[in-house]
Amino acid sequence: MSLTARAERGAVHLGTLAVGAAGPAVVIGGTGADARWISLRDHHGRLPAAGAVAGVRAEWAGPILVEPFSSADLPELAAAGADGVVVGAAWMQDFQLVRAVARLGLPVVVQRGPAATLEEWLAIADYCVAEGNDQVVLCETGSRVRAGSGSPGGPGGSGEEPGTILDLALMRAAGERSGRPVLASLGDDPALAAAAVAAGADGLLLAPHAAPETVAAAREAVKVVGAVTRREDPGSVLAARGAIDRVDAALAVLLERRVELAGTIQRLKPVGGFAGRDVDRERRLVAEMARRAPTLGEAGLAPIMNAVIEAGLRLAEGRRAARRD
Ligand SMILES: C=C(O[C@@H]1C=C(C(=O)O)C=C[C@H]1O)C(=O)O
Repeated sequence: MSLTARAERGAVHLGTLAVGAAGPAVVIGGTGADARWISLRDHHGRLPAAGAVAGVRAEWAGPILVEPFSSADLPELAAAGADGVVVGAAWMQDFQLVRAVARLGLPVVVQRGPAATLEEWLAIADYCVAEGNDQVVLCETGSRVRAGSGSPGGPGGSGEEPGTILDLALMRAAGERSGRPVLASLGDDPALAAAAVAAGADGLLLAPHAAPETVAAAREAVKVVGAVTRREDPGSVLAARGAIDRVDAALAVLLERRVELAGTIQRLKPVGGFAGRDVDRERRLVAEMARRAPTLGEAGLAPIMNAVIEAGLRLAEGRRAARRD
């Protein structure tokens, strides 16, 4: 599916947080994320739903999702102010539970069971629609693999126990086939955050108590990779500024890298700095860039790249002077 077609997909609103369509990719997980979630399954049903939601609500005003332990938790969830329900991977084919969850009317995040096929996974979304609930997000949590071959920090993967391998191709296919937002579940390990966003994830689901560093690393990947791979279509000044901030974050990463590389060249060239300026090379790189930036074109790019190149040369000369002192 092309980027344009993706932009036509519908977003699902988890409280105030829009997931999918033409918005930014989101992070759901621990402190610092765009949304928090609680797994009552992790507590084996011993944690009352209402108290769990109230506990997070006391410190977090944003969206809260809850993974119920059983259908007994459901009546409390809506009343407690949950913004969405997670159908855990282990529960995916409990059709009664799925139906009951869908009937709550809250958005539903359907995790793929570890052995479920794409068809079986998408069928669960259809169950929700059949109950009158179209607010469905699909979440890839990984397939079970034999001992030792899973992702160590990934969901359920210890590296020794049977682990899980995140199937990003399946996640992407689920998004394309259904037109629904898709999430990738990364547990406590942000290593695949960039890959997941590049593969089309509309968001990342981290462990409910993911470390702040994990959340920060996932947010950074979402921002920088999303700026390059997602075409956003903001509808307000605030949203457009958010999108520009993400592009600027990616630009900053690349400018920093470029200035280092240009500095390396100054040390390697026989004549470095402004004295070794190569106008032909500069013209050629601007022409090459214009192929990817046709709106700016060579005329628009030339002064920008001149400023970038001169900033690099000034820095390189400053460093060379400092080395001589
Ligand atoms: C980096 C070089 O030195 C200078 C800086 C350039 C740049 O920043 O891209 C390009 C050409 C030169 O004027 C180079 O020769 O490639």
